[in-house]
Amino acid sequence: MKLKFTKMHGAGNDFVVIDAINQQIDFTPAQWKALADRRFGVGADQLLVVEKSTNPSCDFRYRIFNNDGGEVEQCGNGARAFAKFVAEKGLTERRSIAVETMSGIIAPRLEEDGSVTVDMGAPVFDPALVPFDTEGLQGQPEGSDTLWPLVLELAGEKETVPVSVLSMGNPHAVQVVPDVDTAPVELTGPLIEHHAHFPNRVNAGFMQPVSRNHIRLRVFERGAGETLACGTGACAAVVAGIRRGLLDSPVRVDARGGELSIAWAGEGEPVYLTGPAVTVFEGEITV
Ligand SMILES: N[C@@H](CCC[C@H](N)C(=O)O)C(=O)O
Repeated sequence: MKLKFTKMHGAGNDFVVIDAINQQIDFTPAQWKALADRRFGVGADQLLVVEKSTNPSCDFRYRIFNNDGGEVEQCGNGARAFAKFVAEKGLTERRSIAVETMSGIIAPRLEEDGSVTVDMGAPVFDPALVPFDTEGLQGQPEGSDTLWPLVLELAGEKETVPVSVLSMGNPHAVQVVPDVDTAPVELTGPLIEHHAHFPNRVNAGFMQPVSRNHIRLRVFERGAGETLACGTGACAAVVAGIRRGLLDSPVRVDARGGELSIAWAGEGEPVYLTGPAVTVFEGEITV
């Protein structure tokens, strides 16, 4: 079949976006992976699928596949691309929409300046819901956050990394580093992603606080490797930083591919993610 798609990005986190309202899509994980392949396919960090929602309070259903072919619960930069896509394709005339995801309803809004703000919902800290298995781990309090000691095995040596663990609909483990440029993201990112305490794997964030309203961030994403930006990773890092007493909302997040802005009023409140969403090209591929 011939598949119509749109290539988009949000701060360099790139997507293949597919209208599954006007096209019949029923792909296997291997087909998703092939489409996301940067040499043999279109290439993307994630594939985003636009569907009709059966929930009467939602405008659309949003499905997300990592470039390893696995379906996941949430994608923040993708949510901005999703909102721009449905507007540009004329699938809605609303500037604010409600979108059903695997992990609840999110609410993107198109801003006058072309950026998109997404109400990503409230962060979740209960380890069982992340999910994060705390058995055998002694958490240490810092501010209102709990830092968990993750033991990593590096060339036979054990290193303990204190991480904040939370869910933004998807799982995140965030650590503070002195300098993101020299942080061992490629080396320890995969070890954290596959750490035995995370039964569904995890996204690994490396945050460098610059001031109380500004961080630099790199994220080794579950199922995609390091990306140029991660929206839920930015939300998770800022929430962790506020709970640790290091940051105050709003926070500017410098990712390698661009700038995001995160606002969070505290416990039980939604996290707001603002940033760019860019259409790169339209295409058609035989799958
Ligand atoms: N790039 C995304 C996150 C995509 C999903 C993530 N890799 C996971 O497996 O949870 C974002 O912008 O949030």
